[in-house]
Amino acid sequence: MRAAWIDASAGVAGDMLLAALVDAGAALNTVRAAVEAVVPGEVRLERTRVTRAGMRATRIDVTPSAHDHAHRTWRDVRRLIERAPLADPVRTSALAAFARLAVAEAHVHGTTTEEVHFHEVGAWDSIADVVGVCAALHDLAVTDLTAGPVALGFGRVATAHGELPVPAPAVAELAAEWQVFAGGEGELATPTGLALLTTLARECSPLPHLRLERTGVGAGSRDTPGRPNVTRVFLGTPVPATTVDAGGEAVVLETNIDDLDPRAWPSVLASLIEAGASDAWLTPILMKKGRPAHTLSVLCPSQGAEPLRDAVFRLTTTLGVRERPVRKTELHRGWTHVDVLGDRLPVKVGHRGGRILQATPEFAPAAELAARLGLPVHVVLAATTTAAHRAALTTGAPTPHTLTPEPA
Ligand SMILES: O=C([S-])c1cc(C(=O)S)c[n+]([C@@H]2O[C@H](COP(=O)(O)O)[C@@H](O)[C@H]2O)c1
Ligand code: NI
Repeated sequence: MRAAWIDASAGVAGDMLLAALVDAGAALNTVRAAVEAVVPGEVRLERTRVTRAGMRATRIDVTPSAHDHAHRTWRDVRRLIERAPLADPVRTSALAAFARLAVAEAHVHGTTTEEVHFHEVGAWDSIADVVGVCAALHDLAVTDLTAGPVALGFGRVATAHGELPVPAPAVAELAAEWQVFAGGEGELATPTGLALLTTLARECSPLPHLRLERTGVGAGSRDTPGRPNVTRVFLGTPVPATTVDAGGEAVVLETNIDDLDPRAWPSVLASLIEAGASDAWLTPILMKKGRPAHTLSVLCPSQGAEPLRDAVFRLTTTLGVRERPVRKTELHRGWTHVDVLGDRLPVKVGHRGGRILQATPEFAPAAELAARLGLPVHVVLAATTTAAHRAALTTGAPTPHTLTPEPA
């Protein structure tokens, strides 16, 4: 499996993305053949090496053989792509990107998708950009594409519709649900670039965990001093999730309480765990006026905090809850069984980067075995832990791959 991530933090256009993919290793002749299959004899694709604000980049110039002022409908473009001898994934992606462009343009111009007339975005060069990008991704065998937030620019731009505000209306439409920011003056993202990115990328995310193979830098037409006008592509092999730390954004809810019947606390803590807290605990404190009291702390995932805020108010006498964000790093967990003292006991195992670091016997079965053998429970727990660690050190068992995953 090969993954690619698009850095559109300086903007994106169809030709910039195509150039970045070619710079990352996509074969230009393969891209040319795909474009030629859709619009035979209509465009030439040339590669040049350029600099943008002092940075090396690849530029792909798409030159129509005749001056192209055609107003094509989505139906025209769809027919061209459908009839072309393209690899199936290339055709499917190109149709999907153009369909998204058609829906956005139709919405902006107040017409139907079938009737919408493309001006610049239906010209040969946009068709070449769309088909070329899909062919380049296919050539690079990219199976998982993601992209970061996109710079859209600000100001005004001259188009076939006249002077438009930036982001242009079609860009604004295509950017829905994506993370965007201005990033600089001028049109930094074009409709074709954004249609490709938002159709083909699975999600907007930071650079994923990759074993990086190559990067590609694709130049835009303008060279703006002080701001490299480029789209970049990072290409690599995804690093399996089990070698990346688990965890994530969490919050700790806290409140100081001096007036709850102390006999209620065990059930409060149990109810908070039941309501979804990762942990809940009490710290004895001395409060104002010398009152003995407790701080109640509740650790929970950021997304699941609301039911727990509610539970704290419902289950205790507090009038307020404070909270702070925390970042959790967790070991990956799984289960294994070890042979100990003539029985087979379950052990919870924590691993990181392919190494087993913790082995914790499940208490209840260990206590049961201790009772059966007439041994103190701590002796059975120690024997089980030792057996688990010994097994982890012995080649082959248990490894993170032989564990039973923890239920989600
Ligand atoms: O062609 C059309 S219909 C068109 C619509 C819009 C709207 O925002 S609506 C904007 N534009 C401008 O044309 C060029 C095309 O760039 P591509 O890279 O997408 O080919 C760009 O300046 C758009 O803002 C065209
Ligand atoms: Ni338009």
